[in-house]
Amino acid sequence: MRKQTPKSRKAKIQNRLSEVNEIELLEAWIESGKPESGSNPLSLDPLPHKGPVGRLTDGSFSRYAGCDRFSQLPVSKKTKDGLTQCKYKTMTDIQRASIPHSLCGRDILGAAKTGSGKTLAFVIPVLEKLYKARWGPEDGVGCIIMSPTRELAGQLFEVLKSVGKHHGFSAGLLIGGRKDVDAEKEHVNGLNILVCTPGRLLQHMDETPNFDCSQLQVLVLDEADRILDVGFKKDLNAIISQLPKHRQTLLFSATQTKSVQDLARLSLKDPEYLGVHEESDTATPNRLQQTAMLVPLDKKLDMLWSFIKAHLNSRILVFLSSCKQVKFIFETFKKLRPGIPLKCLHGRMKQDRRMGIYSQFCEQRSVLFSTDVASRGLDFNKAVDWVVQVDCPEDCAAYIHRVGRTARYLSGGRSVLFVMPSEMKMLEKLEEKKIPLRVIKANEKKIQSVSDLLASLLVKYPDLQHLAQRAFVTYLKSIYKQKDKEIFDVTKLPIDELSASLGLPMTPKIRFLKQKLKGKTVSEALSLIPENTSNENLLEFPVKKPDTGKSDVEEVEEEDLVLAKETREVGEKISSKGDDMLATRVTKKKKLKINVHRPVGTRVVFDEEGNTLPPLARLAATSSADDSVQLNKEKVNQRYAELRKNLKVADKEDKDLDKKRRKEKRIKEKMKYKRGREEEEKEDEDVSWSDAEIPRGRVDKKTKIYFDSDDEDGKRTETSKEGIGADSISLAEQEELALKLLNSMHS
Ligand SMILES: Nc1ncnc2c1ncn2[C@@H]1O[C@H](COP(=O)(O)OP(=O)(O)OP(=O)(O)O)[C@@H](O)[C@H]1O
Repeated sequence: MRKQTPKSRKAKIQNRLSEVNEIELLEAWIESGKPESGSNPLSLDPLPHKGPVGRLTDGSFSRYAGCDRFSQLPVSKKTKDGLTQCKYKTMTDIQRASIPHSLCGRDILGAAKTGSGKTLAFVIPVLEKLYKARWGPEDGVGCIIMSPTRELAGQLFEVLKSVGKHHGFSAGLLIGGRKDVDAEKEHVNGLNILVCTPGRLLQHMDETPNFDCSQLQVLVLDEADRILDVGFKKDLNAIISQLPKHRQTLLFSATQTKSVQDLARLSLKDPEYLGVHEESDTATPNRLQQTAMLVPLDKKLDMLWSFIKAHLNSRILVFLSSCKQVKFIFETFKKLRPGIPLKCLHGRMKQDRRMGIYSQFCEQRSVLFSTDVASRGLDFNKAVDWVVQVDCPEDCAAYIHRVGRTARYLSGGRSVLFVMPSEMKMLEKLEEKKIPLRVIKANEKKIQSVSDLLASLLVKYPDLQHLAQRAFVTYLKSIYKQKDKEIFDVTKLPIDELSASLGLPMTPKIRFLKQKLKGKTVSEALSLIPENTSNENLLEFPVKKPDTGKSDVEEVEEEDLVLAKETREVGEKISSKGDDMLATRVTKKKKLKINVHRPVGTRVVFDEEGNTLPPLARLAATSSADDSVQLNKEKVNQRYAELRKNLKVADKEDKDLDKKRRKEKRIKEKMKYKRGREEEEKEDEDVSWSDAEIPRGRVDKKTKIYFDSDDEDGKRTETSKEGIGADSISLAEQEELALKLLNSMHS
């Protein structure tokens, strides 16, 4: 928001009524037409668009409750100018319903579908409240707008800046992950409006000298149910305890809380509950086409890959349940070059990068792999074509917010949810919440398999193998941590198949469980995890994780340490129970019994208990104790044999294709030569036998699957060279890999 000098032209033009006069008029107008408490202005007819507005000739005022134009509202000229410049004319339902009440100073609990304009429903009353109070720089913090995530706070700040650009208030964005906290501390006391995440606000409350919110006029919680959730409970309680009780409070969300406890925490006074879409047949936007597809766990990546290949001209938002999965899928798919730019977003990224990714995704067609950090509130320029939920959301509210990233305001959108057989209950729950889902079955024949390519990548890039293992573990952890046990049952998951689908040669040991995840033992093992063991990867929200200033790699390493520590603790707990399903390596300190009288030069071998053993006895002991190692070796051999077989088949296919291509090229060149230059050019335009297209033909055939692809939309134009599935692993590289594998087996 910019400050105006008294001499500015705009100030002169608008100054027919002085500010004081305008405020008096607005107050009288608002008072004269106050909607009944408990009424919904939406039930009133809109006013005629060309009728008189404001004070009428007889001294009365025009009606504003029920009107559907911003111009008909009793709001300041500065706000109206801001709205007009942003091209906002007609109000959405939630704006029509709530703004008349909030202008009267009432507390609001607003609920409306995603993308229905809730932001303006609180930005306008905030500006008006401070304007009418003639708030100035010396008055300090007059309004706090809180958001659960940094990106959303950034977006709200932009809306506030653009609609409030003619007002003279100072506003600041206070979010975690920004290094300039000291500079922020110097200025924060001079700000009138704070747009913030709870963690950063609390940090200022704790650390900034003289930070004062005692004059606060309005408190807004966007995504209120999320901020009132347990994750933010402590922070929010601490914040509320420092705010004056006498204030206006506005709560908005697509999935609003009605919990009396929550409302009591915020000391709301006779709030107006405005749930504008409660009578609607659906809880999601009408222009959103939603499908659910039954996908077994081990087929999820194949399905995702096939989906992306079939929608190369779309903007696709993909939700996964942990940062590690996001990283793994992003890194591997990037190497496989699907033919569309890929991006990733998660809570462990540096803030600048997060903001950069967010803006880039708004600008160009691409696939964004994300955790739930992007699930709420973000508008992405209203241009997301598809929301793909690869991992099931934790509940119906999470589902509603995720799919709500598409089909915003008047635009359409599509979404697909991958449901595993063990998660079928989710579909019933979604139906109960009035979410219209068309369940379709995947045509397995048409799915392009990606797990073998992943396996090859993992051999080529050992770092990816580590990432795959981490993705595997954090996925299982995320399922275990879910509250709804009717839907999420880690014991029902095909663990070995999951591991293979990530390209891992063998199922990793779940170290934090200290047990192989099989059958019932999983839940037994899980029940031994201390209750307060936090799931690092599920805590996506920035306020919980102050920026460490370290690189992602460093953070991965740190996490490993945490995991190792957890492992040790759990291991100790299990071993203290004497459970026979004990995991492998619980390190015990052994006392070595040393024979100081032994002849010099003889090798001494100790058994498990520290007793000395003759050399041959050692051999006997290892061979019997190493059965499990043997088993694992067999598994590895089996897996590698499979890989070799697949590589051979792919190799043969590539050779045949290459042969065919060369032959065709030779023929074509001959013909070109004969026809002369002109015809040759023409022919080039018609049939381009570029290197890029030959494998594409092969891949494209496979990509035409059951989805409504971009082809059907008539949008897709061409497939770039990047669009070749296995391009990044060339024939020579595959041969080299096969050799490497064979060598490593024999060594
Ligand atoms: N009155 C209006 N006229 C035109 N466009 C509007 C209007 N109100 C809001 N919009 C646009 O609609 C889109 C969605 O608005 P907004 O982000 O406020 O939705 P929301 O209800 O807060 O969604 P979510 O529940 O996902 O947070 C934005 O692009 C916004 O600019």
